[in-house]
Amino acid sequence: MNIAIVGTGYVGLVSGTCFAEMGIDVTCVDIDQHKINRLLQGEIPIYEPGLEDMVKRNVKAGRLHFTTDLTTCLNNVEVVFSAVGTPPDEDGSADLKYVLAVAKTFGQNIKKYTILVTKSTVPVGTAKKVKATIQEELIRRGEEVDFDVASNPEFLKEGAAIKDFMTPDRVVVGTESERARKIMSRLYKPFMLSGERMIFTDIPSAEMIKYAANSMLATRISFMNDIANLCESVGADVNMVRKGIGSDTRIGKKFLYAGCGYGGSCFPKDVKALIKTAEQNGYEMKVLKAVDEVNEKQKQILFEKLQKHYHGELKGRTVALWGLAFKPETDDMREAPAVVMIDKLAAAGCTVKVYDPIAMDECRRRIGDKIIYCKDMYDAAMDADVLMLVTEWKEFRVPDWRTLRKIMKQPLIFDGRNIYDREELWVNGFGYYCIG
Ligand SMILES: NC(=O)C1=CN([C@@H]2O[C@H](COP(=O)(O)OP(=O)(O)OC[C@H]3O[C@@H](n4cnc5c(N)ncnc54)[C@H](O)[C@@H]3O)[C@@H](O)[C@H]2O)C=CC1
Ligand SMILES: O=C(O)[C@H]1O[C@H](OP(=O)(O)OP(=O)(O)OC[C@H]2O[C@@H](n3ccc(=O)[nH]c3=O)[C@H](O)[C@@H]2O)[C@H](O)[C@@H](O)[C@@H]1O
Repeated sequence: MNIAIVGTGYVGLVSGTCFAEMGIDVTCVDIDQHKINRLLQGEIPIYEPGLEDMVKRNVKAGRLHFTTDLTTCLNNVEVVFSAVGTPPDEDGSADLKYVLAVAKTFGQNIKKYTILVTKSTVPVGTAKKVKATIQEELIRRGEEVDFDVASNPEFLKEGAAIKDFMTPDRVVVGTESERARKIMSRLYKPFMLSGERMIFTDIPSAEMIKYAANSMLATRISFMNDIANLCESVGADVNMVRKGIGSDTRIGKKFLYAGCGYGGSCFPKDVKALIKTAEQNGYEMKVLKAVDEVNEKQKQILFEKLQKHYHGELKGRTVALWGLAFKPETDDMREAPAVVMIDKLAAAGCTVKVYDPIAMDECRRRIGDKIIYCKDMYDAAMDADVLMLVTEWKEFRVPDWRTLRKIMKQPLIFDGRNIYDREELWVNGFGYYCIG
């Protein structure tokens, strides 16, 4: 089976490579010539554990190809996945220009029955627009070519993307066509241990499932952050509360970790986009508005704690930040809490020293030289008044407290992900703040 994946970002490159791993012939297409050149030279433009080896293996086997030319490869494929970006527009709604551009090229060039599957996260109603765009192009060409559209939202997490794609909890496909349904079943069969994990729905429901899933997860996090902040006021410990509620099987243990806010390319944008979709349909998503508001505040919480500790006297302090990526095991800094922290600290006149195992180049690209990039975690902590843990990379979990105590100007730690043990820190002579 031959397929094309348009957009070779976190979703497109991972999906394409995983399909190739299952023996499918995959052409990955991107308009970014530089990205495609790098891929052709064997360089992986993003950091995702395990991806590089898998890409190389499948390229070598002749099953994974890279090109900027969607037009030509359309002749040879049965299915085209669109995994291009859907960044937020100024008003928070999803910008569909890339998705519709792919639909246009598809409509201008297909010669035989092909399915266009939208994998990008898109608001309800997008498939209709995609279909209309293709039909318009076919009318313009004066030709009739059979095609179908389908919605196949992606649920992978960055940092665990390959495992999530290879062994998905479920695969959701929205389609109105029996023919498309059969082809999609064949395509995903190798990923199904039992047939139950493939869920077929109508198209609007598939589009909505994606936003509802991300919004539910974001809600759990903001809820726990709210609880954590209250725990501080009433003398409760949010970690104990998390264990206490998470052991109720109706609630479950996952995604209950309080911290300095959720970031990434998806939760913030998808929550905002769903609020917007509701607004456009005359409905107010009150819960989600609060989820978003709590998160915006939560990203500032470490800064507020620091300000309180120093009674507002932050000018001239040196602050070490451990972790820049929005979560461990990725180089992605989109909407990362570290970005908010750096802006606030710099505006308050602090010197900011940073270290992240993977995201240093990405940070340089985004933030430039207003901060000091350090060669390792201890270099960042050297002469710092305070150390802030923003991303819980494994290597930060068991630091050498004695060394840290020696090299820091003051032994003070703000733990934005609650990974350290309060008593251990006190025994080692550190001042310690966490979340909740
Ligand atoms: N990053 C993630 O973990 C997840 C993202 N998603 C969704 O998947 C979509 C893609 O996300 P990412 O992979 O993170 O985006 P990304 O920004 O990493 O990659 C998008 C790629 O599409 C390319 N592109 C844009 N227009 C194009 C066109 N007309 N033809 C060919 N290529 C084009 C861009 O050059 C870029 O390389 C978004 O809708 C996102 O919400 C869904 C699940 C997980
Ligand atoms: O649509 C998407 O792009 C993806 O968004 C999230 O995946 P991702 O953003 O890669 O990462 P998560 O592991 O979900 O973490 C998101 C943010 O929430 C934070 N988080 C997560 C879990 C938790 O308990 N507490 C918490 O603060 C993380 O630190 C991170 O900043 C979803 O988990 C994926 O299912 C979805 O496909």
